[in-house]
Amino acid sequence: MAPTPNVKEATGNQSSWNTLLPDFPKGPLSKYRKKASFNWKEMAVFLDGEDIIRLKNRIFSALESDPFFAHHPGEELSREKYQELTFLRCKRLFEYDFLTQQEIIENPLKILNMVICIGMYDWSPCLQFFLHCGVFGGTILSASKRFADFAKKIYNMEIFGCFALTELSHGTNTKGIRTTATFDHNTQEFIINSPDFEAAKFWVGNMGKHATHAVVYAQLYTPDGQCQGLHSFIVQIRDTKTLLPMPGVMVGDIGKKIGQNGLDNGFAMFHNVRIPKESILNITGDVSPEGKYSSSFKDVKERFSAALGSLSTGRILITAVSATNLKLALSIAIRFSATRHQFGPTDEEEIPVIEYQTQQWRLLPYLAAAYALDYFSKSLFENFVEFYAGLLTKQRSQRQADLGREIHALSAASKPLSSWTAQQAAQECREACGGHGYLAMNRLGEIRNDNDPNCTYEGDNNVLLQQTSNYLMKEFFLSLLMSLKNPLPLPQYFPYRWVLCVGVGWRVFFFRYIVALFRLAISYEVAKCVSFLFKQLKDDAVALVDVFAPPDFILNSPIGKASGELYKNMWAEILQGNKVLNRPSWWAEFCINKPHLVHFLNPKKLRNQLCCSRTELKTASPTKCSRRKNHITSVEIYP
Ligand SMILES: CCCCCCCCCCCCC/C=C/C(=O)SCCNC(=O)CCNC(=O)[C@H](O)C(C)(C)COP(=O)(O)OP(=O)(O)OC[C@H]1O[C@@H](n2cnc3c(N)ncnc32)[C@H](O)[C@@H]1OP(=O)(O)O
Ligand SMILES: Cc1cc2nc3c(=O)[nH]c(=O)nc-3n(C[C@H](O)[C@H](O)[C@H](O)COP(=O)(O)OP(=O)(O)OC[C@H]3O[C@@H](n4cnc5c(N)ncnc54)[C@H](O)[C@@H]3O)c2cc1C
Repeated sequence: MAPTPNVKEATGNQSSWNTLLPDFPKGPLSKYRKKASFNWKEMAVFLDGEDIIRLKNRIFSALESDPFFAHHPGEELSREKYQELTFLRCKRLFEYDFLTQQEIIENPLKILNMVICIGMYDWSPCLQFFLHCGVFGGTILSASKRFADFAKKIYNMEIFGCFALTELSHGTNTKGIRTTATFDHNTQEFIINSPDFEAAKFWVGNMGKHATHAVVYAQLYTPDGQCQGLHSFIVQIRDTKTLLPMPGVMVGDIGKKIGQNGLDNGFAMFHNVRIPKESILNITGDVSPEGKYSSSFKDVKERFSAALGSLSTGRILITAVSATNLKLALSIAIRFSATRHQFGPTDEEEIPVIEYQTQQWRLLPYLAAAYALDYFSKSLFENFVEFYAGLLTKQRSQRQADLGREIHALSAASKPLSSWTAQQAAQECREACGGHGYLAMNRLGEIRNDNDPNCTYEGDNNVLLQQTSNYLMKEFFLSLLMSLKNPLPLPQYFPYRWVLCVGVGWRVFFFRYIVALFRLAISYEVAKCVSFLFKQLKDDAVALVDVFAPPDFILNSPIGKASGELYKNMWAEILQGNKVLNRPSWWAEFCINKPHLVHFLNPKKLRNQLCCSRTELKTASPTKCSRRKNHITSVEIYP
């Protein structure tokens, strides 16, 4: 866990805060900012530190002053145009070079904050950039020194990469992956082949239009016909000079998604594509020139585990990515709730909807979750950095192995928790903003749709949780075995486990009955306390959001702007809309070319028909009645 910094040391002084974090404009939110029980700037500096805040400011101001990142209010970009713009923005991120290797080594949290800042603007260019540099590049460069010369090509965009594990017919079940890599010792090559279209690589980010190379997962076959299991290979899929497919490769775009449509997710099929022997990412094993397989992992399960180890990176980052979406949605909904007045003690005096208990119950638990998940995701990332350093230095200690298993178990739980919380919160925030929450310009729909796949990619949440429970059950029985070896009075150490061990049946039922009553009593008391707590917290809510809300340009939501001028901000954006006051271009279809009604709908006649039919219906037999009823709707109305 990250050490808790000393507040005074960590936060400097008032003047440094003001330089780093300018005041917000005066307006309807000032009332709540004055009520806050703390200084939001001090909290921001305490949580992030001045260095990270400077990096955030640098990234935010670079994007805001760059025409490539300008927003196009009221404009509907085609998917093709959005993909092009996303790629141009991704290219700009290379040119900005926001972080040096040295800065990342000194403070790895900077790379996480860079993902967060760019993602707050738009996940499509963020994921495109980091899928290439982080997932594709990270997988290759952590494999072995053999690929050191790839680093330059990756970071100067000479090549552009993607990570191709999933196939059309297999995603979660990686053992079911059917792409093959057969070693040909006569030519010292691997032959990559998709047995049929169901084994096409699918969903692969960057593959749809841009990737020239892919990390391809395939079942490795040695010349003796033995399958050595899942291994990864670097395969060139497009010509770096023309972006045309390489021979034997069929590659394309899978089409429009629910969100993240700036990102080109693609598919690829390989028809006996030959790659040099050195293209295997020999993380878990390798093949000799004679075709003999060797691996430093004796146990097949351990080898499989190591082959999938890189997935934990994405899961840990998605924990932070989802927490970021949670913060974005809350920034909009809390600021809206503090400025939207509906009803009040008198007709003249309406109050902000954040004053209502229901609005507090709907939003404040997620505000607490945002802080908890933000802190947790950063400390888990720091644990991961320690593990990754061990990977890079080829650590083979038991501690490294245990850390890897624990990182896998933790990330297999943290990704579901964070992504599901953010998904539920995005919907709650959308509803908490009423109709205005459903207006696309206020961005809650985009946040919800772009967060959605965090529940699926890098491993389906439901299945990943089984990984965590497997780990916990193993640990539990291991510790139980330990405790049974030295017979301690179990209840002293494992009260709950003691109940499980001494008997099922009536004891467990009785235990549950007592617990249920106890829980009811507690829940009633807790509910009273929570309501009281929320009554305090609501006055801090705006300041708590000010701590993590990005600048208005990045948040890009009129109802979430820092000024709190809810209606002015919305109205200004609405009037910027394209042709917003124009009559429809098809106006003549309304004014001149009227529909040629064959029958005239006579309201009086309709009423009589319906009334009389209703009387008949009461007396008619069911079959006649339904036929009669259908008959009426089709013929009687248009005589
Ligand atoms: C600075 C970097 C910046 C990066 C920025 C990134 C931005 C955020 C990322 C956004 C990504 C978007 C793009 C999306 C990409 C993808 O989706 S890539 C494809 C992802 N696919 C998956 O995740 C597949 C999911 N399935 C699995 O992982 C496995 O099949 C499984 C379900 C976990 C395994 O199931 P099963 O076949 O039943 O095997 P088991 O018997 O359970 O496991 C065997 C042992 O292996 C251990 N293990 C499994 N996975 C891992 C792992 N990842 N790490 C370590 N260990 C693992 C497992 O615990 C078992 O071990 P034992 O219990 O000890 O036997
Ligand atoms: C936006 C997006 C981007 C992606 N990018 C990439 C990428 O770059 N590279 C890549 O390789 N992949 C990528 N993927 C694919 C992603 O990794 C898979 O979609 C994910 O691993 C889930 O697998 P699946 O889609 O086959 O779902 P399935 O495994 O088919 O799951 C379908 C349903 O079955 C359930 N299920 C499956 N197995 C079990 C079980 N054993 N027990 C209980 N329930 C089960 C699941 O919970 C789920 O409800 C991406 C996906 C998306 C949506």
